[in-house]
Amino acid sequence: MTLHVTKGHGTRNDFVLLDDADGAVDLTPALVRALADRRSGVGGDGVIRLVRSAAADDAAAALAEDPGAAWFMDYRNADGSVAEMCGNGVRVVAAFAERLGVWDGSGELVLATRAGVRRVRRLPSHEVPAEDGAPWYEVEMGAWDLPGGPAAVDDGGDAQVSVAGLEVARPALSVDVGNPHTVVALADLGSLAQADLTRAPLVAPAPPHGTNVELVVPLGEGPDGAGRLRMRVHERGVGETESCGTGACAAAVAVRTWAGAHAPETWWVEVPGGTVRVRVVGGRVLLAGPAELTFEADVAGPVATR
Ligand SMILES: N[C@H](CCC[C@H](N)C(=O)O)C(=O)O
Repeated sequence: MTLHVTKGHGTRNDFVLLDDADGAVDLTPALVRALADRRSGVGGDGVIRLVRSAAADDAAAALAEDPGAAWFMDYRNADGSVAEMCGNGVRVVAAFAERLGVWDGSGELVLATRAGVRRVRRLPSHEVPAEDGAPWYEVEMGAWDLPGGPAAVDDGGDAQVSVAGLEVARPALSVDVGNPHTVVALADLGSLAQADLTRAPLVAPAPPHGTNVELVVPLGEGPDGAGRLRMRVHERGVGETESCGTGACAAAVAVRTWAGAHAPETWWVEVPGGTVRVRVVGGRVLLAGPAELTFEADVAGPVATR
């Protein structure tokens, strides 16, 4: 089989992208793992297939929400598992859609995902905060929720997280932003650096569908009045990644919840792969950040052994 693959990343959360307009590629978990493998494959934190929604069974709910969601983002984690949503991935898909000519970069790209419809706009250059030249996109990431409810807010959390190499004193807060997250605050940047994320943190009670774990250190408010925080993440189905868009949203929601009613609406979230901007507007969250396409190639594989 020959596939035309494109590599792209958002703050170094990287993906193997497949242009599969008519839904012809049978993207099995085994093929995802083979493509995502950083030694024997192309390499990526995830694999994303861009399909016409009309050719994607899992797009039905989003299409019912907005018939204009003509394209479906089929996101898969590197281990082959399916996830509902990928915040960095949506931005990279927007850049991919521009390259493919399915979107001209103006107005909004309305994408169907397993978590519903996501709307993306390209930021005009004067709004792009970074100087590295990569285009920035803002995604309307939809509603956020605290599955632990008001009790979790009162108690500061609804879960306990244990991380190798670290004493975690505080409770963790479960946050849903279309996919599940567990956010825990650490005492300082030294602890953040010390955490061993080569193994999945243990979360109790165990979330029924797994979870993405964010370790965060709030850094106060900057001169622009926005909040700042730094985080590392262990992603469900992947492991530690250099960035997680939905994780940045969950982290901002959690830190804002802990900080109380007067906390900023806007948060700069520093991740190992760069910085993204999260805006928590009432019960909804928006994510802005860069997206870059780096390579593309036709790959034939798996190669038959002689
Ligand atoms: N591992 C996540 C999906 C990818 C999320 C992350 N790459 C992002 O940018 O949001 C999960 O299983 O829910």
